Amino acid sequence: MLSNVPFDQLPAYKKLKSHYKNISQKHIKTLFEEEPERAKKFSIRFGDILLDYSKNRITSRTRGYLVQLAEEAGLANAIEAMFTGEKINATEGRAVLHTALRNRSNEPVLVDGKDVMPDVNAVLEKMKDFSGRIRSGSWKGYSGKEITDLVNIGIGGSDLGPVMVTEALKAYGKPGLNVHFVSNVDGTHIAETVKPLNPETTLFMIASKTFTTQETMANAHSARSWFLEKAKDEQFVKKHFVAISTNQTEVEKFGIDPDNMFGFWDWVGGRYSLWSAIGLSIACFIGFQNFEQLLSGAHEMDKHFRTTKLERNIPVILGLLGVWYNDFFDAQTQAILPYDQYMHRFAAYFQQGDMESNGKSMGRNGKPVTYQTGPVIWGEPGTNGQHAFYQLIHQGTKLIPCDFIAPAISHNPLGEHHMMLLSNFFAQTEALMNGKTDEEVRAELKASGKSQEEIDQIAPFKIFSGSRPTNSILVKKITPKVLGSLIAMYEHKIFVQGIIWNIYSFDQWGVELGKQLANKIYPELQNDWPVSNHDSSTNGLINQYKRWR
Ligand SMILES: O=P(O)(O)OC[C@H]1O[C@@H](O)[C@H](O)[C@@H](O)[C@@H]1O
Repeated sequence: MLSNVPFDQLPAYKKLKSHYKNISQKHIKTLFEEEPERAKKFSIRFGDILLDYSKNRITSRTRGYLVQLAEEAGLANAIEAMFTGEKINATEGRAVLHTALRNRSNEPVLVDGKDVMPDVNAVLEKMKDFSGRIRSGSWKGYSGKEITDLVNIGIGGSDLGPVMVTEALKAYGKPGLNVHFVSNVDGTHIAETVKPLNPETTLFMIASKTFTTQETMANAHSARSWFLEKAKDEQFVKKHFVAISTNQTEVEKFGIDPDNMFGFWDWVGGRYSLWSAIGLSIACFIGFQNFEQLLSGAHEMDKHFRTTKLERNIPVILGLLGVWYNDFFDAQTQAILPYDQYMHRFAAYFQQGDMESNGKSMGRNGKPVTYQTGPVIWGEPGTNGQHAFYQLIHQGTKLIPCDFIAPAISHNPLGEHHMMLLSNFFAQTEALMNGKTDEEVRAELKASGKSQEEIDQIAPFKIFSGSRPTNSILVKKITPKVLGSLIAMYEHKIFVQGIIWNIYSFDQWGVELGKQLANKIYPELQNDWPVSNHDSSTNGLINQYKRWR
């Protein structure tokens, strides 16, 4: 059982409130002057990952209070409850066991008294066999040709993970084997994706936990029609369509051979499912061995999270820092900024991971929370972001805690590119911390030959307050293993915050209302009669649409 005490009633909350008053006026630069060895004190090394969180508005005392907060929130028990298959997703009555999917130790994990590992391993074996056949060319299409193009049709958790990972690990992709992703119900997505493809060499993976998601089913049916236009014979569907789902009945109804179905279980949340059969496109693209490395990296992070004391525990520290800014500094967003072009979907992936998990306002005690919960997650790769939105991070009125992520070794060491990229990575966190004082600005302007009048006019605009908090996550190289650890690190960070905020992180009821209303409106669009049963805005918009279409 998870505890259910509102976070603002925990004793450490009050301590942090008054501690905040002392520390909030202190510049991070001053903290470094007072403690020149901060970097050592506030960094954690984990294999090929180094987290340096010293450029934050914290002291050892802050960390102590934050750790106390985690203890009082019952974090240690909650972690055990998750790993041991307790039904901590109480509103759906389910266990939360994405960690079992990557449990390389193979130690039993029980759900309702049954070890899930044999089933997990059986699906992994099936994925190994299938991905091997696709990659070797022994899986043939209906006309005897090898598969060259895989199209994953899914949305949300059945899309974002595979998209992000296949992009992040593109350097490991098999030449000649292309992966495509169709998610949007906008017909443009499927139409543009299949346009250059040949049905003889294309295989569709219909990925849906429920196999009832409107977008995915619409796209799957359109894919089937596109395929049959050329293939003609329904019998060929089984060579070109596989399903990834927990719902065998619906899979069979669609006409996919159960032999071509890759299962998973209700204890895998959609946004935590890339480790399951949902990762089939990943396994095909980077090869099963690399997929296993991805799992291993995540498993290493799981062990770290489960066994390391809280003040040396990477996801715990990241989670607590997020709480510190979210609830004491009133920061509303959190930026994730990878200095790695391959990681360009990483922030988008964790938009779902974080915002669907912790975008809740009802406490586990059934009462609305009286404090802020999940932040808005956003970000783009550096250095692109620097030339777009960093202005606001440096000089805007909002406090935006940022995670900077970069690999020391590039997969494309082209001339000096990587050194240039990394000089920006290092410079940005330094600049955000130090800022630029009035004095420094004036000295600079003077040196550039400006008159006193010009200096007085322009100086105020060139001042940077600094003291803007960042975490630096420097990794050796983005390998499948390192990526696995990074993803698991953020997953657990989200978990830590959900526990502290006393909310349920593993349901997503907030997605339902829009779906229900769309289902109600859909039949109203199938005729040309004006509607009058909604509010005047919705009626007006629907009727204008009917006049224009
Ligand atoms: O995999 P399914 O069942 O098609 O669901 C896709 C997505 O559907 C959304 O409605 C859910 O909010 C997501 O969590 C989920 O990942």
